[in-house]
Amino acid sequence: MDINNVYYSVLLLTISQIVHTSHLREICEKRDIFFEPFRCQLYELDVLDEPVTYLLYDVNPSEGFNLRRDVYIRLAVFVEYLRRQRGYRRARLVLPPWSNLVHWRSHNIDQTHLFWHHFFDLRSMKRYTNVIDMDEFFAEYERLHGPDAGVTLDAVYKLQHFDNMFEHGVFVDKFEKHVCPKSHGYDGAAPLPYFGYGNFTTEEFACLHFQGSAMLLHKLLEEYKPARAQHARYVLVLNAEIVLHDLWGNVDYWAARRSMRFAEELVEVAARFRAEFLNSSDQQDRTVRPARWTDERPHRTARGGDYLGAHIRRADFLYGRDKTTPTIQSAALQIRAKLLELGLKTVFVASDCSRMEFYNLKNYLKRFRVVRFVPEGYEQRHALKDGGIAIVDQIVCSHARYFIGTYESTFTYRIYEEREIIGFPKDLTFNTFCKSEKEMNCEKNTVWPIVYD
Ligand SMILES: C[C@@H]1O[C@H](OP(=O)(O)OP(=O)(O)OC[C@H]2O[C@@H](n3cnc4c(=O)[nH]c(N)nc43)[C@H](O)[C@@H]2O)[C@@H](O)[C@H](O)[C@@H]1O
Repeated sequence: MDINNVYYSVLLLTISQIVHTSHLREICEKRDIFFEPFRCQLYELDVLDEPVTYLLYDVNPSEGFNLRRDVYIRLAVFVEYLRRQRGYRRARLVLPPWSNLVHWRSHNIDQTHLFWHHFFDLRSMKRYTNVIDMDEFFAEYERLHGPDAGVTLDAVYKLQHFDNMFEHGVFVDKFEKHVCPKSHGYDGAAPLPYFGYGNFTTEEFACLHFQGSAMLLHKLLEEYKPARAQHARYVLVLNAEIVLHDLWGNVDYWAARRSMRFAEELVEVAARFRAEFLNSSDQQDRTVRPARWTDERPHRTARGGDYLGAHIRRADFLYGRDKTTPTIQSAALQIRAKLLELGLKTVFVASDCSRMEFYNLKNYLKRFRVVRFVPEGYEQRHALKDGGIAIVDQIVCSHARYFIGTYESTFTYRIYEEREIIGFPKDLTFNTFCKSEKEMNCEKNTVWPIVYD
């Protein structure tokens, strides 16, 4: 055998071992070891050889903002896992814009195609994994394919539950293609009706029965991998709410969740409101957070402002969940009892209630201050949008001394989580309104405490 061939084989073998050390990515990102330059350069070259996988997704249109945030976490944790797998180390998650959600009722303002950076601190989210807003995606697509090119996806997978999720009494992770029902089909003639842009088309549109966690998407991507090598692969998963968490409430969940900090402008609006109407500030309330979520450490020393925070979910909950949703009078009596017990005089109310319901609530709580966030005028409402107003409500509830929320509302769950991150004692957070003030032992929301590495 030619000595050069032996030399090259040994070199390649050595390189591949160096490059595939399991924690090399972390090492190279931190750049904190002395042999880093050589190994990391090889690693980067090896990664650059892989295609960029753009994972786009969307959620059933009827789902609300906070359920969508939960779906995001499932996919962010998945993409972070995927980026450690060979062939996917350049995977990126593309965030679906927010457009006219069913719960957004301000029809006199434009609420279409709102990017995530309108509501969230994207820089903070990117410290968890590689996520990009849709405008960034368009810019990248244009860079790769030239201007004016419509977006051609490689595949769209529309997910649907299996009819029988428990075959022989067991739930196993699986997926299978099936013929798309007429209402779901896509004949390829017109642009795809997703995201409302009119410039998306696809090479393939498949309907899939799917059950299992986000990790099953890795198998799906592998099984339907294109035969020919590509520089970039574009995959859209529809009805991504069907994909389950791998492990809900574990360290990965909380890391992704902590990275989802709100946009600075919204935090400022909430801070001004707290200062002006609730005499509340982070220093005083012991709710100061490190500038980066990655520097957060476990503690339960937050005190919160001198007010009680209440999330009272109304609207569709009055119909769909009438057995667990209290009347306004009963909610008021439960708030009153707690205010007296805690010696507080003020309640901040976050709610999707009508003006009349709020008026009634105030009347039932005459001896107390009942405060609610209302934008200063049309301009501020226009800038914040309904989603921003809801976030200000959540931030203010997250800084209250004590919080009570609505049974089985993801809006409430996200406030619980925010308070866990801020560091409140659990008993000041995980509280739920009962259907009636006379019920002491009604069913409560589950307690999912924060966990750190
Ligand atoms: C019954 C189910 O309920 C699920 O809702 P649930 O988990 O409470 O929570 P979300 O998924 O956030 O949907 C409820 C939406 O209603 C508005 N909303 C609710 N409470 C408040 C509040 O206190 N303040 C403000 N400003 N807005 C509020 C807001 O737009 C919010 O995103 C939905 O996701 C499902 O689609 C379905 O409707």
